[in-house]
Amino acid sequence: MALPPSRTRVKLCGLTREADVDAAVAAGADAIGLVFWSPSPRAVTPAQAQALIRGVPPFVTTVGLFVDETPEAVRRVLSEVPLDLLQFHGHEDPDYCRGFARPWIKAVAMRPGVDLAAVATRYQEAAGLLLDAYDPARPGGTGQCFDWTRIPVRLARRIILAGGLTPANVATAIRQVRPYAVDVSGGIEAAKGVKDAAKIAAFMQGVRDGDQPE
Ligand SMILES: O=C(O)c1ccccc1N[C@@H]1O[C@H](COP(=O)(O)O)[C@@H](O)[C@H]1O
Repeated sequence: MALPPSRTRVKLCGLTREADVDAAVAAGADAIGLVFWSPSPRAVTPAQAQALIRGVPPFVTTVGLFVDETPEAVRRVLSEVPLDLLQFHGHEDPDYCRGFARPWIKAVAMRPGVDLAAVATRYQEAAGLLLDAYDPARPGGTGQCFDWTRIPVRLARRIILAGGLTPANVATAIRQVRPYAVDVSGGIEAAKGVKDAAKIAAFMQGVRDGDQPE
């Protein structure tokens, strides 16, 4: 008997307020992301992250996002914040990524000519590859989409689709790409770092719509 298709997982990223964590959990998010990259308007300190994570129930994954941090800085955060999964959003190599005894995902900027098959081979220990728009000025969180037709139909790693997703486009994105998960930050915000509960709920509805047979 054929198994039913599994639903698309959802990570909501860049949460900075307890009310936003509550809204994310209530809406059914599978994962919440905390940004430990200080230039981001969504950055949190380890103390803030600790407080935010306190409100997260079992079976919702807590993800820490880092950009080209020193290993010592990542370890310092991990010593204070019980993160389930690490998201590396810079130029981290596989040796670096495996150095924290935690599952990890690797962000891939969809720069012109990127060879995703080669990236999937290089990062074969990654729990997934997060595909994000390429912007030479910023490592991520740009609110920009990339051309989803550039994603190969088959890739040796789970795909987490990111970059400019919104309540309005996420269903189309899921139907077109069939990713393992989607990840959103700007598309569910009222202002940078401030999530909007209605947009979160609309995004989750968009994901459910995308998962329905057409
Ligand atoms: O959110 C940030 O500020 C950020 C900073 C540096 C690297 C990544 C960042 N966010 C991640 O970017 C993608 C796409 O975000 P958006 O939906 O286009 O706003 C997402 O994975 C965030 O986790």
